[in-house]
Amino acid sequence: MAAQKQAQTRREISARKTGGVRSAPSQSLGKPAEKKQEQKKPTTEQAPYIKTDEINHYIHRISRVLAAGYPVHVTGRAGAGKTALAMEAARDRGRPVTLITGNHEMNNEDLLGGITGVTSTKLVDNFIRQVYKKEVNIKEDWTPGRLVEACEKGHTVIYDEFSRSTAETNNLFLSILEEGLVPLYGTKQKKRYVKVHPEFRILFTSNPEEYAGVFEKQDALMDRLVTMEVHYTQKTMETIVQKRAEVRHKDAKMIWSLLRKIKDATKAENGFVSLRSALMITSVAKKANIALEPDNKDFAEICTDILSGELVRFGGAPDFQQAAAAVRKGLKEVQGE
Ligand SMILES: Nc1ncnc2c1ncn2[C@@H]1O[C@H](COP(=O)(O)OP(=O)(O)OP(=O)(O)O)[C@@H](O)[C@H]1O
Repeated sequence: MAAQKQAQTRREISARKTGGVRSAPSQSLGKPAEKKQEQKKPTTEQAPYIKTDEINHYIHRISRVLAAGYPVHVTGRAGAGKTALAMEAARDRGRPVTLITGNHEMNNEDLLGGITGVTSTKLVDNFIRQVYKKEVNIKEDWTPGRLVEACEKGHTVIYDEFSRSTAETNNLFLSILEEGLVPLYGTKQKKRYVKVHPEFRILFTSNPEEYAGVFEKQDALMDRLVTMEVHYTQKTMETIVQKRAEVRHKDAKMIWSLLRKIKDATKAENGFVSLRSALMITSVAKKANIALEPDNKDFAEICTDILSGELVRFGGAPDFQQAAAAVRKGLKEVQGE
């Protein structure tokens, strides 16, 4: 009877506690503020990716190097279209694509995985009411990082803005590229490394003109990459804006002319003339049903809103007031064209 009661009162409590011992590895591997967000979506899921002969040729050159097993480093100024191009070349391989965004806080745990919590199993024996025995078994829960999965399963990885990560973090890629192994150091795993799948490929992107947050790129890593610069011709830039925003060619031309005129007049850095700004202006105007006319008051306001901050950022104006004046001047100049 006593034994029966003992059996009845014996309880096993399993409790899964998350977020316990160490922080969960980032899902997006993005900047800290973005850590909980979904990974950056490929461009074609948000909007069509426009291909011209020039873009197809870039993709062809990148694919040729990747096919031979070498990593490609796509470089170019801000908003040149590096990430979108790398995404498209990666997708062309027909393998799953994993995007990693570099930042100075990213560490090996983000890439390799970490302890995301503990599972504890508690055995409570309260046969005698006041005296009870408790056994607790704690097992750490391991979540592998996305780089490990990508290497194991042969994904195409895009390591965007890799130069923003520390040299220490980027050292990991040396072993992947050189030895074909992902070292699991510091991860408390029994396995010491994971073998890289033969279909694994990696594309790096970076912006050489970046002013802040860029760490010295390591020569050892750079030695192993085939670096290609993205610098589209004016024709390609106009076609991207025209087709993606579905505007007239004349309108796309006017936007580029406006950006260039403002840049030349203010001596802003090259990054000011970017695809991103051109696409923003056309998309906002289109969405608001505003004619893309430089003498249209609302269109002028959109240009001022979008370009003033950029002009300050790229050193073309000391403050927003002077930047707005430079944008208005640029709009006047393109009116007659
Ligand atoms: N061929 C294309 N078709 C359609 N949109 C494009 C194309 N190329 C680039 N874009 C768009 O232009 C914008 C800038 O491109 P992207 O983000 O690739 O530039 P980037 O060089 O990586 O910029 P950054 O250095 O600032 O990260 C994005 O909105 C992207 O979707």
